[in-house]
Amino acid sequence: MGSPHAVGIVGLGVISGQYLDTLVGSSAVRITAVADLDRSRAASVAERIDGCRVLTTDELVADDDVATVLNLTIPAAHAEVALAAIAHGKHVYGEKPLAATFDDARRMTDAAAAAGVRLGSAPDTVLGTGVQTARAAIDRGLIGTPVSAAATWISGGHESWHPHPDFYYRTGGGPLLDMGPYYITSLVQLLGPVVAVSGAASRSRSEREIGSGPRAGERVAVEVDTHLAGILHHASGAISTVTMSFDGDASTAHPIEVQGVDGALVVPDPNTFAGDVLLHPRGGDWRRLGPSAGYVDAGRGVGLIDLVAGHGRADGAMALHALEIMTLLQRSAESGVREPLTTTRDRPSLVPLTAAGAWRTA
Ligand SMILES: NC(=O)C1=CN([C@@H]2O[C@H](COP(=O)(O)OP(=O)(O)OC[C@H]3O[C@@H](n4cnc5c(N)ncnc54)[C@H](OP(=O)(O)O)[C@@H]3O)[C@@H](O)[C@H]2O)C=CC1
Ligand SMILES: O=C1CO[C@H](CO)[C@@H](O)[C@@H]1O
Repeated sequence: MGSPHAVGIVGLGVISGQYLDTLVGSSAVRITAVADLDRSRAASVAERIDGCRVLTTDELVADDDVATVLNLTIPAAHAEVALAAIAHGKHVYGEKPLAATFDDARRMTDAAAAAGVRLGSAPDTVLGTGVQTARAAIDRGLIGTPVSAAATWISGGHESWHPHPDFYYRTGGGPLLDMGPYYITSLVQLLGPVVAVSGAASRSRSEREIGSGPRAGERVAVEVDTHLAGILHHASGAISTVTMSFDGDASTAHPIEVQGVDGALVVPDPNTFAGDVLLHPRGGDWRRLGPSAGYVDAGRGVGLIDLVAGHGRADGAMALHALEIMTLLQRSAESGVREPLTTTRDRPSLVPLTAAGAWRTA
């Protein structure tokens, strides 16, 4: 085991707590600095972590004791923060989507390649035992050749619980760019890269009302489509259908179902790391598959540990491919035309079943 990798975090909002839960207890990394537009937010985190300093974002991305910048800002700031870090020779791992637009994301992957630094991105939930066990089942031929998949995520919108939900209704948000990364990345993990997409989209309202927190009752303008249906053509010949919506209420649909010539598979919620994988072999009954692959008891940040360890299963190429799929679904919804992809990403290597004690000390 080498010395812990130095990580600086930019953005200490709602999701940062889950990352801190994973990373502060890991001997693979140490948090050396934090930064937020609201300095007091950064200070209250730093005081709980030994040796952690409060810096400005500009200071943090240039700091000698930061090797990787963990970018937990809102989508509109992902590219700016990442490009500044890359310009200082830092590795970057960030929240999803990779950037608010495909062009910005492309600038990030190009800059990282030119600088020779690693770029990674959420979702890393797909490296947990849920999606990885489902993938292992497909790889072992338990459903035969995969033919199709259906992915569904439907809610009434995050403004009911998030204290600052503005970004969910701006470029880089909407149900597709917000929740799509979990489902689209899973579909690429399960069925391989996508070569073309077709989409249809709608928007039910021009404003949303914040439901909780200090701004409860305030209205937020809706600048993006809030219901999206799409078709993904995989290079393998398999076809996936996706529904991502802030315009529903509740759903009993499985998060992801995969149909093959010899059976069917239910994949658990890809916004979580674990969950039941169900197999229906042709002519048999539904049965639960025990975990056979993936990081056990993982939490947000395991993708950063995987990147630092040199695997890079949640890398910039995967996130760029997922973002292009989503961007072109939206473009197809506007044009009515099937859109071919320009990017691809082979399936990363399967994560072997790895106990928490092992990946936390990688
Ligand atoms: N909330 C959730 O449950 C989840 C969120 N995510 C993703 O995580 C990311 C962050 O979401 P969330 O934590 O909810 O958002 P929040 O708005 O709660 O937090 C974002 C934080 O980043 C700060 N920030 C914004 N721009 C900069 C900048 N340029 N430099 C430094 N700090 C900056 C914000 O400061 P200020 O508020 O002062 O502007 C805020 O403190 C998003 O990409 C989201 O998609 C992923 C999984 C779950
Ligand atoms: O990425 C995300 C995962 O789940 C959350 C809701 O449960 C979202 O708010 C979020 O942006």
